[in-house]
Amino acid sequence: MSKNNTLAHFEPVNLYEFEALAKLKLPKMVYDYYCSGADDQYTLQDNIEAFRRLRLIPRVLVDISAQDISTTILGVPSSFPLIIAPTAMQRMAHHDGECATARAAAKNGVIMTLSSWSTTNIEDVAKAAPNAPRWFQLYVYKDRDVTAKLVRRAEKAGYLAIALTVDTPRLGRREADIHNKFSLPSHLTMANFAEDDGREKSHMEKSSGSGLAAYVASLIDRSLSWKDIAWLKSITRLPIIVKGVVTRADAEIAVRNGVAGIIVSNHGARQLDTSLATIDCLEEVVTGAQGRVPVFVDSGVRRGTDIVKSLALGAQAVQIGRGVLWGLAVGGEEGVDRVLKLLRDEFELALGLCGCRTVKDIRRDMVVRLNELPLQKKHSFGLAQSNGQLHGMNNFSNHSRL
Ligand SMILES: Cc1cc2nc3c(=O)[nH]c(=O)nc-3n(C[C@H](O)[C@H](O)[C@H](O)COP(=O)(O)O)c2cc1C
Ligand SMILES: CC(C)CC(=O)C(=O)O
Repeated sequence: MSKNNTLAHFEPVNLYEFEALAKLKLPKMVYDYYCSGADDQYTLQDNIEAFRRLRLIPRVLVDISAQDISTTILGVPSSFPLIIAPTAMQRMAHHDGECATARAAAKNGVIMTLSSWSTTNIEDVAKAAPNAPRWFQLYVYKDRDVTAKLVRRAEKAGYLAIALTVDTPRLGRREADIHNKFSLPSHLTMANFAEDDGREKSHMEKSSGSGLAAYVASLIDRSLSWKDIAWLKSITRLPIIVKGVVTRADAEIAVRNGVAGIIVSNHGARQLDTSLATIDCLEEVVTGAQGRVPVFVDSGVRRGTDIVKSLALGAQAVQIGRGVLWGLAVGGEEGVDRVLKLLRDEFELALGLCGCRTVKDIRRDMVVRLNELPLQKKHSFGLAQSNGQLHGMNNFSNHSRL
């Protein structure tokens, strides 16, 4: 670690400590924007608590002397099952912003998703880590020419997939941003729109509340619907992954429309407050996807154990949003690198302690929801005592001796 950054003085050992350090470093308006959820932030809290309600059930005496935690995501090797989620305006966290994230992702062998609303443009991020796998997150503008141009640029710069965000036809109400009258600091721009940035930033600056809400309202196409997947497919050869699906019904429609993947996401609880935690929606979406496309999950992933749980419930990989921002704020590229290594080490440890050598060894019956424990809900689970042992009718039954 270099001497002149925060990491030299205090070594955070988990993502919560990274957040605490980031809070000390960042201007209040920026920290508030990054950490906030919508409205009363019930879902923000539940995204974390839902992971805690899930408990792991380890098997023992499995030889884990040679663990392999790597995986493949849409044909691309990944050092472990994690993808960096798109988060807007990363240069507010650190002057190297998206380039630092891209370099750390490349170093750690994981895919980075670049936000449409990055503060470094598509091409410069590609140049920062030229051979690394990257996805591009797309917001669809009312002006479809602007949208098509973005997609073409991503394709040309070597991005491997388009993550189409489908949960943001309007921006959720983040109350801290309203109080703070959030707007992008004047030395930064929405870098992908350099030529008309003056016009676009003015939407933020004129606002009396959250500049971002005004920005989204003025530019983003609220009429976006399933038929536009066909339009998007007509303008790009890149695979399209829908980000923000939380129901089985929508997963089925997504598959029928020929998407290449589905991200179960509630946008880090920043859109619809009181919606379900994503880890509680995951299995439904996996059912809807019918094994025809990979399913990913984000919102609330903070620990290696959360990754194990997500895979046990059918995800192929998780995405993380805020964790990367905290790393970036604390130590730029080095901070993101540290966050990724932390999560990788936690994941490897949790996997091994569950008795799994590889990600393929993860099974559904390794997780149970606390409220589904047979000992707590004896009667509703049809449990019977037999030969001194409990026999349940759900997945927990294999572990009745616990
Ligand atoms: C500060 C911030 C900015 C975000 N910007 C975008 C964005 O530009 N596009 C998008 O699709 N999602 C965006 N998201 C949502 C993330 O991609 C992701 O779904 C979410 O952060 C996952 O939850 P987590 O932060 O609990 O890991 C943003 C999230 C945060 C916290
Ligand atoms: C520019 C914003 C709309 C980016 C975003 O998705 C978010 O803040 O959650």
